Amino acid sequence: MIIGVLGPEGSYSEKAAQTWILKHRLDSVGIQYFSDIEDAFLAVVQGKSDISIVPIENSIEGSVGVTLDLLLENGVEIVGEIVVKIEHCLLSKGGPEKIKVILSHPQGLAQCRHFLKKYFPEAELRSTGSTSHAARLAGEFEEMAAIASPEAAECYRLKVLLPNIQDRKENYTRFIALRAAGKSPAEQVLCVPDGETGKPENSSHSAFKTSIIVYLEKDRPGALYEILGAFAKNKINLTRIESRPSKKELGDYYFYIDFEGHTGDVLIEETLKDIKSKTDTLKIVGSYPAFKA
Ligand SMILES: O=C(O)C(=O)C[C@]1(C(=O)O)C=C[C@@H](O)C=C1
Repeated sequence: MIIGVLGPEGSYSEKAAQTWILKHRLDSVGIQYFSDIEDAFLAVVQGKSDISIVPIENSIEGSVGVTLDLLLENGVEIVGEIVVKIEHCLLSKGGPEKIKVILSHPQGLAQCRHFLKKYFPEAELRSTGSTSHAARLAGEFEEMAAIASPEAAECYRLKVLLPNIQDRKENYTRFIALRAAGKSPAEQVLCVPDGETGKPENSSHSAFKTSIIVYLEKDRPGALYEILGAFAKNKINLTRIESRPSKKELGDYYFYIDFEGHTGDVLIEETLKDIKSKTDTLKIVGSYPAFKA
């Protein structure tokens, strides 16, 4: 089995993949690294990976827009989620006095904005494809430092000048595991929640999440309220709601909604039917076990 992630080695995406491998006790797995999130995502559509694991949201910086857009545009299914604690470090080959440029993935730079402004106001900030890409570059140039993980420091033989530099102590990124839509049920083993061997119907609602994308027919008063009302009526707990520009015109949005429960459950099916009758587009992106640490 091949798992596609954002590389190079030492990225947080790789950490998410390692967590996935451990949780599912998978063996004979190879990790394939891609240079950006889009390529890692599309690998599963193009048959270059069996599963792709990509970031979707961070507790400080919010959504990863490219992942949301690709979910809408491609035939994929979310089969799981992984939450990784993010502890950014300032890494470099030399001492702090040499630092002129600080590199990281845009998410890494954004999650450390206050730190950078306070301690390195003169440094040039440069975006890289990933935090581990930043670390690899910092290993080549003394005047460059990287914002990346302790694992990346080890990987590229860098010094940890400062640990835990993100603006909030608690910093988490949620990743999703994807496969190409319509894969065989033989692979359903990837969808069984931790510690459970039964079918989804036997599990409690909160053990599973379902992700959908909706597009409202037209902008009218109460349209979103009606969708949310369908969940409220059936006492279904929403875990996330996010809007994303439709890119058709300003002020026009897709809504990304995650809620507790699994498709196939009578109440969930009823709710989805109700929502379908009220929307122009309803895309079910997956029902999968909620992450448990
Ligand atoms: O750059 C990495 O190491 C990644 O895996 C990407 C990514 C992201 O895009 O959110 C993952 C976790 C951190 O939030 C920072 C960057």
